[in-house]
Amino acid sequence: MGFFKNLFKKNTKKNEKYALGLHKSKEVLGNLKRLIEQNQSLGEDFFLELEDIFIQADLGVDTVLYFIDTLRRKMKLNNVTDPKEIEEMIVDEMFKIYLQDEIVIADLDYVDHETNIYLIVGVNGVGKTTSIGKLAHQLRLDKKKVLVVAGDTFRAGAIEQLRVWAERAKVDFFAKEPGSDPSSVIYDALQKAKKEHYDVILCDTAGRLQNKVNLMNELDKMRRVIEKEMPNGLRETLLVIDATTGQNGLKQAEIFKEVTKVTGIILTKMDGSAKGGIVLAIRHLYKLPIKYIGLGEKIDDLVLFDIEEYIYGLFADFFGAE
Ligand SMILES: Nc1nc2c(ncn2[C@@H]2O[C@H](COP(=O)(O)OP(=O)(O)OP(=O)(O)O)[C@@H](O)[C@H]2O)c(=O)[nH]1
Repeated sequence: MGFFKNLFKKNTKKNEKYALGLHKSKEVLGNLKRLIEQNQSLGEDFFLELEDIFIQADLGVDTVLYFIDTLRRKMKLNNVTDPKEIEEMIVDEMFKIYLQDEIVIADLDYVDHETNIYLIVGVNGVGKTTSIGKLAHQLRLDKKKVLVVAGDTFRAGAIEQLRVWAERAKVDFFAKEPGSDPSSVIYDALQKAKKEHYDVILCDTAGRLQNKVNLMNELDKMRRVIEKEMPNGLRETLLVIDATTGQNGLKQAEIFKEVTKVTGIILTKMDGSAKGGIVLAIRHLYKLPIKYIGLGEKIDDLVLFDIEEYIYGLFADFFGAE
């Protein structure tokens, strides 16, 4: 329904970070242009190659099959025989898979003059600490009073690493000794927030999936403490996923959705990944919105997700030259 035309005709300034950060995914999707240019007809071979490119971009098998099936149906319906026309269909369909006829809001749920609590969940090593630091930095620049809370008490190293990021972001930090009960950490942090009127609490959590029941209990207990101390204060539970892990990341989304009420995704390391299609797979399979994407290791390398910027960043070099 004209997403393609709007995207490439609109004369708005695009965010260069997207295009730069998505360079690896762009290389894979650049093959689409070659495929389209080299094929005279839309036969079986064309679709097999198209499938292959989508799989390489890590859309995931289910989403790829759905995507290809939809394209085939629409082409039949509209009597499309020229591969050139399919560029537009691919871009439009990407928008549709992401939007699912909804208004998808990337901005964090935030209420003025209240303490807004965000729980950050995800397995170790995906970039949780870094993302909390980057987010704290952005919120502080946005004039919010931010408290970073070390809710992953399992490793002393994790607490220290988070402290370093909080310092870097120039926001306050709250931790108890390693081994403390995470729900007692959040309880004490909430008492501090009540006295000192924080706008935002960013709380790290443990990410050990080896014991799903323990993790579920731990996160449940933290939620109950929040519910009791600051009813409705918990605005979001954000799951951090490392884009370079592709299908593994999708599996993590599935498991975390089972153990807690995830409201959105922070997708890290997009700059080092050719698997940009994971954005669509996460929406298609789990209906979760992407809130932020990580496009580098520096403190300002986290950007609010924008599906237009994202698709433009992926395709402008190939499809935008009209
Ligand atoms: N290129 C790139 N690297 C990132 C991004 N986000 C995080 N990283 C790197 O990923 C590595 C792991 O990040 P951490 O934030 O320590 O991950 P974590 O999930 O907190 O890991 P644990 O502390 O082990 O639980 C670090 O080297 C980060 O610099 C990103 O968006 N892009």
